[in-house]
Amino acid sequence: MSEPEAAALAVRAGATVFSNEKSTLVQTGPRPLVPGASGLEQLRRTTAALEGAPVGLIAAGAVPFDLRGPGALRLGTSASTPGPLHLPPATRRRQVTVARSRPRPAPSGYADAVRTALARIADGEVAKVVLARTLELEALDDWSVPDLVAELVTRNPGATALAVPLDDPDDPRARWLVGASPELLLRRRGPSVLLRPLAGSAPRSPEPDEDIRRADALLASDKDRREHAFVVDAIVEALQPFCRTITTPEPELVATPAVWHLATRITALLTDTGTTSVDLVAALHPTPAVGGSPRPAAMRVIDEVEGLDRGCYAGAVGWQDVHGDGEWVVAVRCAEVSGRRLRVFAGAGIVAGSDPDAEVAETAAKMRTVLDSAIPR
Ligand SMILES: C=C(O[C@@H]1C=C(C(=O)O)C=C[C@H]1O)C(=O)O
Repeated sequence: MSEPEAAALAVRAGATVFSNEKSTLVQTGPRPLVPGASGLEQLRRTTAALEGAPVGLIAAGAVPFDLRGPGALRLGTSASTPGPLHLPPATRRRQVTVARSRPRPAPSGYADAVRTALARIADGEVAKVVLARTLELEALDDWSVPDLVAELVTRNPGATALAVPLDDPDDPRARWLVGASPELLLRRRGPSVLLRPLAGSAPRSPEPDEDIRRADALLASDKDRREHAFVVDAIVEALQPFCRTITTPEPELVATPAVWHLATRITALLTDTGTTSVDLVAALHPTPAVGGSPRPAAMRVIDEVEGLDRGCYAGAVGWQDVHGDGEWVVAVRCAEVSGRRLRVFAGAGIVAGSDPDAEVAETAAKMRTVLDSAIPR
């Protein structure tokens, strides 16, 4: 059996998977949890849990948006193959039928929440806050996690497609986090660290001239550049204690099939190579790309205004190996799946000058990433 065939088989059998255009990483087997009652504790104990372990053992999974909540980082054997995951289309099941679809809150309720956030920004309590909403789909049959992730891989070549068990992966009722994240929180390889935060977004248009017009407008938008700068500034501040050089070029445009983003490709060199990928995740997460600025005020506003339990949505998902190297993406363009239920999440950054209706449209565009894979048109 070839390596890609083995990876496909592992995914069908319920592996944890991260797939991007360069490689596919699967984690298989019993996968016990990294010890720790919270996501933060799991991050703090990951490096020690891997110490002395055979090469090939990794910690992989998700930590929640709010690191005080329970994490889903698991220890297990990994295998990496070059190139994206390939599940032969012929092995994919027929499409599931959606019986019910329920937005929570309703789009008008979300627009109201954005207005509340704008009032709190105007009061000076917070400068940026990211508010999310959900769409809950109930299908007639169980969703297939492998089929979802295969479709996400095919449709989002520039992203990291992922499937991570939030409960015991051997439990057929387990909740899984699936998605295609375009946002690299960090990659650590030896002393080199690469980050590519996204913030400031515009929905794509199917009409090419309009699509380019929206991209140009995003790049020139003062509101979106401010929204983006909160993220880069917070990342640089969090990296400083760990790094001897940090390079931050000007923001550039990146596109997913659904959305334009402002992105900054930040590179840094660690001062001490004992700093592992999870040390950096614990220091950086949640960035203002998914939380806000200043962080404590933003967390309070989200808690009071959003009305959702984000769980691992807007968390950090990824893996670390026995050398302390690892790669973590921000859990956006994601959904929680269990049985017949699929809960799609999307959020948007609110700053002074944000328009509530535009934020409804932006979150709807972000939801398309998962929806187009769940319910191919
Ligand atoms: C919060 C999400 O995305 C984040 C918010 C963005 C923004 O507000 O412009 C852009 C990319 C992500 O960092 C999401 O997709 O749910």
